[in-house]
Amino acid sequence: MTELAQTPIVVAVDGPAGSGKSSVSKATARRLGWAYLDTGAAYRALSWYVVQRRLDPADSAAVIDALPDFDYRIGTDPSGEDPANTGVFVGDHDVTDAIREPDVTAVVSAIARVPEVRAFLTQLFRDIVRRSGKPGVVVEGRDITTVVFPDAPVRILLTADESVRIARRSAELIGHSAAHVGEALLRRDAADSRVVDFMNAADGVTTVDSTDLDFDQTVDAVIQVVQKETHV
Ligand SMILES: Nc1ncnc2c1ncn2[C@@H]1O[C@H](COP(=O)(O)OP(=O)(O)O)[C@@H](O)[C@H]1O
Ligand SMILES: Nc1ccn([C@@H]2O[C@H](COP(=O)(O)OP(=O)(O)O)[C@@H](O)[C@H]2O)c(=O)n1
Repeated sequence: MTELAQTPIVVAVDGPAGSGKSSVSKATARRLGWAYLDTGAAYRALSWYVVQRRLDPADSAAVIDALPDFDYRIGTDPSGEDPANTGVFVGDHDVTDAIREPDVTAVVSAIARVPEVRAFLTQLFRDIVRRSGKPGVVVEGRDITTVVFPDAPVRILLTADESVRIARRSAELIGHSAAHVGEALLRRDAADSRVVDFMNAADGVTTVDSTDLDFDQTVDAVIQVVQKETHV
């Protein structure tokens, strides 16, 4: 990764689980030739690490003690064409798939509510963006428009109705009942909402509601906001 003299343009995207943040942000970055940063992956990877070390995810002090040894790396190439810049790693472990497993998903909110964890990862995200080597970065998560990059030139809240979000996530998790997936998604959103408000657009944030849009239409809607705000 090279460091550009200029800070990249940041497109900040927040929203609830299953609204399309990861997939839509990645496709947007690919179309623009920019980098893409999935911040939820870091919260998930830290959760994986805590479980792996047999720590109690509810023990904030133990989680904070683990932070200095958390050796995290994530690729920011949305095209997948640069193998050296794709995937999610903790040390030598490729955790790209493991962090999506329901056992990791179940503990991530407990880890994400620890303020020291949030401060540590926020700093990490700003460093990754600064070193992306691209003119712009699409960054998605829960607190990107409000905490991580509140001054970003483009700030979007990507939403979709609850039933649509559950149906999308259920379609991804083969072998898990829709009722169970729905219940877990709503429980996680409720827990996460106590830490960050990602259900209501903050001042200056544009809402893109994908309930009645297909995937390509949603990417088009996001690109339109980017073009309007940055003239790229
Ligand atoms: N507008 C859309 N229409 C249909 N499916 C979508 C749309 N946006 C996203 N998806 C699909 O919904 C699923 C969840 O999207 P994802 O990007 O993982 O959401 P999030 O990162 O917000 O949890 C993915 O399988 C994705 O391809
Ligand atoms: N910027 C962020 C991103 C994720 N998270 C946490 O990380 C978890 C996983 O994020 P994610 O983006 O992978 O979740 P999905 O919405 O894709 O299911 C969330 O449930 C939050 O607890 C956060 O607190 N702040």
